[in-house]
Amino acid sequence: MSLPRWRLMRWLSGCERDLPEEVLRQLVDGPINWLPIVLAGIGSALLVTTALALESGSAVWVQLSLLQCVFLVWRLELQRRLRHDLKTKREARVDGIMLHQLLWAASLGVMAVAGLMAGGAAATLSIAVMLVVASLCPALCIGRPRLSLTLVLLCDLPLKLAVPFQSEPLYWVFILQGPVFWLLMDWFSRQLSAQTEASLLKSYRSRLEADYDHLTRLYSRQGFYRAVSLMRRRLAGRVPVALLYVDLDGFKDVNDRLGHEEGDNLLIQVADCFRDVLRNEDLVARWGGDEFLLLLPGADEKTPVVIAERLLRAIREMRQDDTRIDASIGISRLEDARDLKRVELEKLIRRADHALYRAKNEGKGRYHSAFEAESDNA
Ligand SMILES: Nc1nc2c(ncn2[C@@H]2O[C@H](COP(=O)(O)OP(=O)(O)OP(=O)(O)O)[C@@H](O)[C@H]2O)c(=O)[nH]1
Repeated sequence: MSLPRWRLMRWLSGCERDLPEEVLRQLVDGPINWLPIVLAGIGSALLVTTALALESGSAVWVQLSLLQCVFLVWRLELQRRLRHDLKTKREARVDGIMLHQLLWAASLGVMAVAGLMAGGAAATLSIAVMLVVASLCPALCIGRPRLSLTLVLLCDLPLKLAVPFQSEPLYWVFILQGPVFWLLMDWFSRQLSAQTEASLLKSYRSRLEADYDHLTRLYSRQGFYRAVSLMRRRLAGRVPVALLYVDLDGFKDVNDRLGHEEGDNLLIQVADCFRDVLRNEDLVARWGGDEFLLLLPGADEKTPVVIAERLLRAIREMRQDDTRIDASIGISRLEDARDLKRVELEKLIRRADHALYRAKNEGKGRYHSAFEAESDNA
């Protein structure tokens, strides 16, 4: 589910909070959007209003019952569009669903007022349904306390405003209970939200930690597999892809001569060099000590060779003092990146690894393409 775009919905969802977008998206995609819960709520209101319409024959209850039917059909249509958008665009907007939630909550407020005016069983049933929904708002809107309080107020405020017009002396209880109920619901919602936010942030950070190499901030193996899978699922059509398996030559010598710290600095420089040479959509991972994988989506047959030459030049320019550093590169290609499921990706990596082995055997400081019979010397 994507973040809301309308200003009001963004404010109600707290989108200005200093949280990663991934965490905000998880909070926006909370239980209040889950269809079975929504159907249970609308179903209860529909049942009560229909039963009261049949029993009393009153036009008010008939209209309120029809209104619930409209909310049911509207929500089912939103669900159909949501599924369609998720399938075709991999994204679905939440604004329409939020508008539905706000208006439905207001309809429960109106239903409770109608019940209060009618008295007897109508009051008991309609106020009970409204109060159950209002009490569930903090849990349903977990992570979105503003939305929760707004829904509580839309459900409950009309009833509280109607109470003073009743002749019962008990109305003071209603008037005093209102603010206490709203404040408690708001407090409950903020507590739940703070806990949820903290645990989502924690799992987000630990995943980030596992997905990136701590030294170079390139992808780790796990992060690379995850990023490739995400890329593959976002592809709309056929796109070729190239993989470059880069292994530094003589890196052990750098460590031995200049020390491990200088070796680390050199690895960081190599990572920066990849970032300079490659495009944003290319995926780069540190595969092992001085080994790197570079995945280039959209690369035609010539591109990986051009990139390999550029990389070899840039890495050679990094040589410091009399310490020689160079690299060997193995290249493999696949015609359709949509085929890059885990097994295919591993095959592609193996092919690039074999090509790298050839480049090393042929004297290092060069690239070799797995899709070409002849070795290419840079
Ligand atoms: N500084 C540093 N060194 C590392 C790190 N991880 C692995 N290494 C070292 O990197 C070296 C990699 O070994 P090799 O690939 O055999 O070394 P090489 O000299 O590049 O050998 P060739 O690839 O055959 O040219 C080993 O000496 C590891 O100890 C690291 O995070 N930092």
